[in-house]
Amino acid sequence: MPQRLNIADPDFESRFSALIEGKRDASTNVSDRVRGIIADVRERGDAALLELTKKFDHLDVDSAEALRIDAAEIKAAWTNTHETTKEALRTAHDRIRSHHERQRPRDDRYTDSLGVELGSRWTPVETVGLYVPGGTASYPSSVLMNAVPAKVAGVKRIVMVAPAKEGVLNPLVLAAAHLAGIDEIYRIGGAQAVAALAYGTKTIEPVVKIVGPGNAYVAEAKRQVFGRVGIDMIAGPSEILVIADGDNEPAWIAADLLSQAEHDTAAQSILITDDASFASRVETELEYQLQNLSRTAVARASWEDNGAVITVGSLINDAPVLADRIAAEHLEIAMEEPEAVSERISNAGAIFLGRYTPEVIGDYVGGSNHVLPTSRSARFSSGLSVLDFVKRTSILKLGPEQLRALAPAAMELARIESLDAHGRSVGIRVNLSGRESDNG
Ligand SMILES: NC(=O)c1ccc[n+]([C@@H]2O[C@H](COP(=O)([O-])OP(=O)(O)OC[C@H]3O[C@@H](n4cnc5c(N)ncnc54)[C@H](O)[C@@H]3O)[C@@H](O)[C@H]2O)c1
Ligand SMILES: N[C@H](CO)Cc1c[nH]c[nH+]1
Ligand SMILES: [Zn+2]
Repeated sequence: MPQRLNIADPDFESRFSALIEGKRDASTNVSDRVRGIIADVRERGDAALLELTKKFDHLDVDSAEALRIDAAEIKAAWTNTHETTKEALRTAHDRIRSHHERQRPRDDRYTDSLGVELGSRWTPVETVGLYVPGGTASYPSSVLMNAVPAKVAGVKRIVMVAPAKEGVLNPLVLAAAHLAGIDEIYRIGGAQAVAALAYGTKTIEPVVKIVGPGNAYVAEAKRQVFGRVGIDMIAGPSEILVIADGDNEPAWIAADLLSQAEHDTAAQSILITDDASFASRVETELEYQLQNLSRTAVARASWEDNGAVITVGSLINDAPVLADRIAAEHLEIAMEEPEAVSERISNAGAIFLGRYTPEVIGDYVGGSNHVLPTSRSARFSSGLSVLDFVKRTSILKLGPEQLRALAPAAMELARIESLDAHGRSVGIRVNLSGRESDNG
């Protein structure tokens, strides 16, 4: 059974802390396993990649070149897609693109009161690896969520990886890639795919940044290669927090909780409500709906092991405090006036307002990105956006006058840091010796 917590209970704090803290961090077991996989790919390259792909995805090919999907297969996947599905993919693609186009940052250049020119210039990351999950389900929508902002940002080389579970890659993943204009695709997944993207192998050129969601192994692998390459964020097993009053339809809220539970046994769904009898009706409804899912076992394990129902005295006062501590990937506020609660919350990957904005719309066609921070990382990071695919270079330009004006302060700072060449680099241009800026 999911946990039932009541904010008024004396043991609430300890149970709530246990629910949110640590429990969902990568276990030592996962970290060690991932470390071993990364070291293996680093050391043995393609040979390790082939072995690990056979072991974890049961795809047995005899050369690493065969892991790359050829252009004809990608095109055929799109051609063979049913028109209704094509239309849905196009709707999602176009809405994601128009939303992300608004995120493109602009170069900035100005001259300050001293006459110094300052600016910022944005350039795309040269090469990125997009991780598209596919271990237990396949995610054509995640192809679009990853690829569209990369394209909008102008990234030159975009490499996509997706595991081919039991050796088969869902053609709709390829169809979505075709729609988004991605042509370098490898059927590899897990920590071994992340390692191959970060360190490169004979067959796969390394990238400089890796983005995209995945299970605990993928999230941990991204964390471990960070520094060698950039990463977007920790986007691991899905999470949903629903804040709902008793005026909601229990079946709607139950479906919302299950929508994320069905992703992964490690997913987490939490309900906060001020109405205990509503909470019971949601639980009953959820039990009923659980029986009719194609992924019942996954959703049940997630709900029973990680799910929670929390009753509070006041939604407006108590829920925001708890929500900020949970820092959920997705936060749904199913209330008549959701903004009043929303404006009190700052830690959430994405917020869905009102009774008619199920989180699932954000997964597919809302236009915002569904690659979002999990495991409480919404306290310090944001969902995938065009900004993940660009970097900012600052620009400075001074003439002799400006350098003369700023030299004494610069040279003084060089002096207090005992960095003589720094001081000389400025002073030599304006005929000031380090001594002249010396107080003593
Ligand atoms: N946060 C987000 O934005 C977001 C978006 C979409 C999906 N998701 C999440 O992505 C995840 C998808 O998970 P998935 O498993 O279906 O696909 P996945 O592609 O993330 O993982 C599959 C890979 O995991 C590796 N793996 C599995 N068991 C292993 C083991 N015991 N040891 C070492 N490696 C192992 C294998 O290499 C396999 O290829 C789910 O957790 C889902 O909730 C998150
Ligand atoms: N809810 C997932 C992010 O946690 C994204 C997704 C893809 N397909 C369905 N849902
Ligand atoms: Zn989802």
